[in-house]
Amino acid sequence: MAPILKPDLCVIGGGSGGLTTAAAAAAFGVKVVLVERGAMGGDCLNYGCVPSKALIAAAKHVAAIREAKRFGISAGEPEIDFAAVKDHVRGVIAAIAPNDSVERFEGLGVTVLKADAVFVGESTISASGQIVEARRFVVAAGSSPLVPDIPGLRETTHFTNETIFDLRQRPEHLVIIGGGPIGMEMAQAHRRLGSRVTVLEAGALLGRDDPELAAVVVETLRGEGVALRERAKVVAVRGGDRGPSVTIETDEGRETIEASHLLVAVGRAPNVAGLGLEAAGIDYDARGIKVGRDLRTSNRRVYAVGDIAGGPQFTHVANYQAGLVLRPILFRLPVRERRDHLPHVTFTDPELGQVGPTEREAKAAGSLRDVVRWPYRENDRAQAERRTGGLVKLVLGEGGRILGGGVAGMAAGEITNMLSLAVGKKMGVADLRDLVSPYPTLAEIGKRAATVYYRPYTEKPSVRRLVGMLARFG
Ligand SMILES: Cc1cc2nc3c(=O)[nH]c(=O)nc-3n(C[C@H](O)[C@H](O)[C@H](O)COP(=O)(O)OP(=O)(O)OC[C@H]3O[C@@H](n4cnc5c(N)ncnc54)[C@H](O)[C@@H]3O)c2cc1C
Ligand SMILES: NC(=O)c1ccc[n+]([C@@H]2O[C@H](COP(=O)([O-])OP(=O)(O)OC[C@H]3O[C@@H](n4cnc5c(N)ncnc54)[C@H](O)[C@@H]3O)[C@@H](O)[C@H]2O)c1
Repeated sequence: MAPILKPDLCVIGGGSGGLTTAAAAAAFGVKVVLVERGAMGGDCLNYGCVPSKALIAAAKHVAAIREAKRFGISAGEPEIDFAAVKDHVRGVIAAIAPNDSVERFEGLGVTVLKADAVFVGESTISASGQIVEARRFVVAAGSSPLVPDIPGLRETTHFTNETIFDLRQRPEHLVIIGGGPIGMEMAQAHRRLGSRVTVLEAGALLGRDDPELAAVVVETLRGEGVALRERAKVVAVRGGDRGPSVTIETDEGRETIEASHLLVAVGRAPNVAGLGLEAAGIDYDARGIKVGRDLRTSNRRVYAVGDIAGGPQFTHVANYQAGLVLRPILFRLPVRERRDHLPHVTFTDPELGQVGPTEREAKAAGSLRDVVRWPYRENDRAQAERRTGGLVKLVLGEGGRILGGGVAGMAAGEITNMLSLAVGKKMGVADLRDLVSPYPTLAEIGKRAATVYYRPYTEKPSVRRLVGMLARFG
């Protein structure tokens, strides 16, 4: 029997949240044990952000070739080798994997156990038989694709984000259940790569986002030939020789859609099962491990970060939370998580970015005072790139404070960075107006939206009178 390991910190899960926690703690000389049962890098590297963005990048090249004519360049219809596209996706994962590898983490001084962690006591886990007693724990065990209780679904061959990237033959007709970020990103990428694609969404497509901004993406996908069905309730799924068939109910009645492949993308379930949380006195529910604003669980020695902690499920949120829990763990400093400044971006083309509350959310909270917009078509760079669809929206509170902002359009994710800074630092609309933005850049649209706020001021008769009067003095 191996001797008991007694580190200062034990991290469960080697994905975005766990790796950030372990690397940063080890950098301060803390003894860390990291337990990972699957592939190092977790969902983001292996089945999430990285493969999806690599596939999207390939699909963008197809679109660029098709659009080249508008720039006076003729390239013909692109030839797509679907298996080679998947090799490219694997290649991107392989290029990033060393950063998340066991070797790198051991080099940082972390003890990595490739094992299944189970709590067997309040401050003890068993990692496939190896006992680890730690002063503090961070649970970063992530989430898994949710497979809803639709009659016939479990018995029918279907894909999730954990398997779709391994598919080497182009699907003839990909039917996707779920029109959230996974569904919409995958829909556009597969359509551009030559598949027929149908998205079945129970509610509204990209329903967590501002509807005015989401519409920019939805209309683009529709224009590219993705069949989009909103308010479509999937009532049955059946397997067949030629592929699955999906029966839906809409306002127009019942309809059965024949697919060659089926992708399920209806959200995530936290990986709480099998962690032995009861043995450690850690409370959880269907959303995940329950944490306070200090990310501490009902067991004061244990913190939870990332997808398993029940909050927004993004890599940058897992990283942010990892940074927060290190303060009490390493320095015994109090922390309080903020969520009002957390951004998210859906990497369709055009992209859709949001930080802080949407217009609807700010209105419901009673904090909305104004909304200002600026369209891409008024931006010179967007004109040069011939990418004039989309807009930026600033959600303003009392005194012009920037509560939130959203962007739909080319490079919206990059522009969202600027809005993130403004919201995070509680800036006012004057801060954006006064920004000197290099010309011609797309990010200028943020500044231009801010100037819209001051337009009524320039039109005020009293201000105009004053300017006119001062002009007389030479
Ligand atoms: C298709 C897709 C695309 C996405 N795109 C983006 C994006 O563009 N941007 C973005 O910000 N987010 C994106 N996300 C979300 C992002 O991947 C997750 O929010 C992020 O990976 C969460 O990190 P985590 O550390 O909480 O969990 P994970 O990265 O999933 O890591 C959890 C790890 O814990 C391990 N584990 C679980 N239980 C145990 C146990 N008992 N013992 C040992 N190990 C265990 C798992 O094997 C896993 O490796 C995407 C997700 C998907 C599915
Ligand atoms: N670019 C990014 O940052 C990115 C990309 C992909 C995924 N993610 C993360 O992964 C998480 C999971 O993504 P997701 O798209 O699976 O989940 P989601 O919860 O964001 O969206 C799922 C969609 O499926 C719909 N739905 C649920 N049940 C349904 C049913 N039975 N039939 C039809 N539609 C149904 C919902 O109404 C919702 O619109 C996201 O919340 C996000 O945090 C992020």
